[in-house]
Amino acid sequence: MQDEQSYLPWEEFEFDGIYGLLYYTQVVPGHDGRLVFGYVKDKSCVFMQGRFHLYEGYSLCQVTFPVRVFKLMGVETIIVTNASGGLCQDFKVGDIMVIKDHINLPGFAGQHPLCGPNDERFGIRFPCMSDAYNKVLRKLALDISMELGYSNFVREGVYCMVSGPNFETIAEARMLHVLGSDSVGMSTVPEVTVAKHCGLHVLGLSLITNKVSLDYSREEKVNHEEVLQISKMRAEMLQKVLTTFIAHSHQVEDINSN
Ligand SMILES: O=P(O)(O)O[C@@H]1C[C@H](O)[C@@H](CO)O1
Ligand SMILES: Nc1nc2[nH]cnc2c(=O)[nH]1
Repeated sequence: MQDEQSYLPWEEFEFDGIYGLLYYTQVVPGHDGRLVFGYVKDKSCVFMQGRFHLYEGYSLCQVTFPVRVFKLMGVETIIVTNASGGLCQDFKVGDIMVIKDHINLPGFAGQHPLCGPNDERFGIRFPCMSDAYNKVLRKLALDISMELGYSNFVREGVYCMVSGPNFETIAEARMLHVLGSDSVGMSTVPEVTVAKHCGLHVLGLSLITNKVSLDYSREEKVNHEEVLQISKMRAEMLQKVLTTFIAHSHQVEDINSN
């Protein structure tokens, strides 16, 4: 499909009950760089198989651009997923954390996707973020996980974004833990912030791919290969949670009873 003569950055597909079109971009290893349009059951969806990260050199305006495009396309709910390191000592590798709240650490330092002139067509200048992760959607995700028999490894917690690309020093990890972070990663918060600003409902799921060391005597060293390996291991389970969630989302009677 991508030979030089006939290069088109898209193709049609049919996979596991999902039908649609794939579009390709260049992103970090483990992120396929595909934009997929299709259906899950009878729900029309658009999927980003991969995202843009601050550490790749993209501006936060570029990182969050797809979210605003989705808003203009008529998307109402966004489900964000990521890989993160577990800071909460009760978390195990392979757990899925339903994101309850986040800490926007780059935002504290002025790296914020809403800095600059506010575009009133999307949202107000000073948006509230205390309810960024919709309570009704969080409950539905937890209920579905329980019904699927996954309750032993599905948790709720606070995700902290750092810019990356290096993983944390032990002193940094200890600081994030003391600040109330249950897990740490390098993405998601800009997209969620822009989604909340423009009135999208948000569900966030974070896969705990590694335990972050808070202890100088521990020998384990985190690396991206480990992150990819655990993501692969849990891909099927996450896919099951997500497709069941999308199929059941009509059950949400009052999404705004937040
Ligand atoms: O896009 P996410 O945050 O899921 O990608 C993961 C986390 C870091 O960006 C990177 C580190 O392994 O992969
Ligand atoms: N910053 C950060 N990002 C991650 N993504 C997956 N694991 C980690 C981690 O331990 N730290």
